[in-house]
Amino acid sequence: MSFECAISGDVLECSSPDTIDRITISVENILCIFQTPTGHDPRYSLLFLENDDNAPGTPLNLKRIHLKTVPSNLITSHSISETPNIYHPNNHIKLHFIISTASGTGMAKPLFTRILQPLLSYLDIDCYQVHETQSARSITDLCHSLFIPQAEAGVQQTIVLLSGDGGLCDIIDAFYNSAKNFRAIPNISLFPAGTGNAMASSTGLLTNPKAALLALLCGKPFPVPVFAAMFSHGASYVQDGQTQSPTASEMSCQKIYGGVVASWGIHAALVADSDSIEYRKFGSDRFKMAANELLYPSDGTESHRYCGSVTLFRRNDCGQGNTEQEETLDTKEHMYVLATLVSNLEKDFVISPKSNPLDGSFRMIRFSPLLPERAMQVLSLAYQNGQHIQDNDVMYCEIEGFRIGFDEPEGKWRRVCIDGRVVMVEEGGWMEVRKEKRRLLRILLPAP
Ligand SMILES: Nc1ncnc2c1ncn2[C@@H]1O[C@H](COP(=O)(O)OP(=O)(O)OP(=O)(O)O)[C@@H](O)[C@H]1O
Repeated sequence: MSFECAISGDVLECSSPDTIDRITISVENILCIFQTPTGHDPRYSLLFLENDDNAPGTPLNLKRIHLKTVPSNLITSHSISETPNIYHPNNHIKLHFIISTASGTGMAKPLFTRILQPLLSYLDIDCYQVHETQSARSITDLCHSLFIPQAEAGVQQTIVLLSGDGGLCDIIDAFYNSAKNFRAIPNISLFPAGTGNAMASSTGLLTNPKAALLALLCGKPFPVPVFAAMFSHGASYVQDGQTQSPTASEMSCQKIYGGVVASWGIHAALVADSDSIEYRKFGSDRFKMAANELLYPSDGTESHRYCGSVTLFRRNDCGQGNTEQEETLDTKEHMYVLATLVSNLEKDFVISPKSNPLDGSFRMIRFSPLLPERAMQVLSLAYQNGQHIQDNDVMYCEIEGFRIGFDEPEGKWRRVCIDGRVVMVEEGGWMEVRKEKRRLLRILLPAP
């Protein structure tokens, strides 16, 4: 069935001359319009997002209607003639979808079935592969078995990633640790489905429900800046509160790559504790509970003072070329030590307001031990457009990297967080984090 339509205010009213059917679509929910091949009747297909009234809180559905005519201003603002990231007539693109089944909100699968699968069918695209994660190794294994060999062979890939930051960082870590030469750099199209979604929040992919779709359809690829975290020989991954020996390959490199955050202190402890088996059983309350225990320990002691030596690597601004200076902080006690490549750790938590999307700047946010109420006050300012950086107790500066020498007898205070992964450094050990020069992956962002 095809419709006639007209814009009335901010809605598109569609009616069919043959039936009594009427459809009203909010203009902001219109994804795109494309012309059906000449000679076909109707002439246009319009794709739009629609709420499922029977399932509130679930992702929107992507729908299509056929139109005989479309107002010219709507054609100008919403028409799409080609989809270079999905299909290109002269260049074979391998299209992959990764569904991270364990991602925070559990929305990765519904996002695929309600939005992406219909999109592929409306665009008549049937040449793609879908990969559903089965374990924490799934994305890494896929990189080694498929994406990395194809990038080496020069095959252009679009990897549509339905996950949080963890899935993206699995890809970053696998590519940068592989030490291979890539003839084609993959484009990643991120559909945020995680808990924090720092990368998506920081790059505008969460500004509206269409942003990720527009990035996939007609967005431009931008290189993803990355950092490398290196550890002393005894460092090991921590999972579910237990220290687990890294696999042989992980042990040999002692290096993790990330694209979002490297932290020590209360941020790392919160990430680690809230992910433990003990806290996971409390569902979404687990973050609040873990934070409470860290700030107001139930044994009545003070919140922990993290001891160690922090050295910052900073670019020399005195015009002497590319030199670097080292600055070891006088204070050996810390509460919050966090370096990031992004502006937001969550949609409204603006940890580094001076960071622009994918600009490659690396910034440190740090404060010394504060009373719990005061620490909460400082961190809550981050929810007010990042005003914490004005606070006199907060150090905020651009860095090239940093090094921590841990001076903590108890292991749990030597845990660090690299993009959500938790690593425990051995007693007397160290971590050094530096910006990485190589750019091996690109992310698709919608045109401004
Ligand atoms: N079926 C699974 N079993 C175990 N781990 C999984 C599974 N699927 C995905 N993972 C892993 O879980 C980690 C986190 O996933 P993801 O990034 O999608 O969500 P998240 O952690 O909630 O998001 P965010 O980092 O934005 O808070 C990833 O490293 C991913 O590899």
